Amino acid sequence: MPKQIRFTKMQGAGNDFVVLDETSHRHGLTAEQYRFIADRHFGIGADQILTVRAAPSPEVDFEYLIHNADGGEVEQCGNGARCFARFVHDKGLTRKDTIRVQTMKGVITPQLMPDGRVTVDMGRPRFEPDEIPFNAENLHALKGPTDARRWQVPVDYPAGSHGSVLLTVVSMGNPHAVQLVDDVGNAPVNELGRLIEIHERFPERVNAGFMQIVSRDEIKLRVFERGVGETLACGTGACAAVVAGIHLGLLDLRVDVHTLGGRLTIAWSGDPRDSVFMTGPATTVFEGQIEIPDKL
Ligand SMILES: N[C@@H](CCC[C@H](N)C(=O)O)C(=O)O
Repeated sequence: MPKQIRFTKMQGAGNDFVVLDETSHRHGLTAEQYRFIADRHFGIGADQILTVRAAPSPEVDFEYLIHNADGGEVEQCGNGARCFARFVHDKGLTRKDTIRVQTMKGVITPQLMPDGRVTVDMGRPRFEPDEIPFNAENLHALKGPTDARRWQVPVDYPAGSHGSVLLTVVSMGNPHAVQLVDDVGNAPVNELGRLIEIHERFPERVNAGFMQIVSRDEIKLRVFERGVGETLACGTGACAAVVAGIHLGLLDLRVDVHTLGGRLTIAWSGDPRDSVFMTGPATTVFEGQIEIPDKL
């Protein structure tokens, strides 16, 4: 039987979400059904689908699941975390302003701020290659990483030309590969992002960030997201880019990130044992009900 599902459409800096409440009842959706919901022509349309569940343990307040537009479940979503916090608060599911949330890769802590923005303790960044799994057999394809955190990755362009890009790899729970560009407005985000996302060096695929340094406390960023394509903003991508920039000595410890959909502020001490903090907007757009076919 087709399912009737109530949903809330939200966005954070233009990264848009369908939020589903499974605190009292599970919808049991398949990957195809998530893909249908995210479809901008046949479904509701979203970059990600966020599912809110009751706390799996007394240490946290909720559980948070994330599915990309391609239907795949992923570990983390920063802009989604802010929308998640706004959702559980506005729906009266909690009265707390600081909320502990279990995700696939650890606990994050969003906090609703008096100005309406949300600050999220995103946990610590990780640089170790084993955080971003790669297949040792692929190593022959490398010119050799300059260190464990920077990988020179060869790329074969569809037009037949060859090149390589220098990527700083950072995990925020989910994998990111960040490169520096001079002019992000003219960067080949779609062409190159698509190749990096599925590059053999990243068997789990990767989010590809393109960062233009404007000053020590300001960057412009575009991200080709794994499982989606280019989005108007990527919260974990912003965290990863700033961590990469601080690690490379190019950025101060608090940075405004200008995305296509708005501004995020990222703060990190520079110590890999410390959390990254992300602040940005979280907005409800509309609510509704959708019929989800059984067979797609
Ligand atoms: N939009 C997100 C990231 C969502 C997941 C990502 N596409 C992945 O596959 O890891 C964000 O705001 O962080």
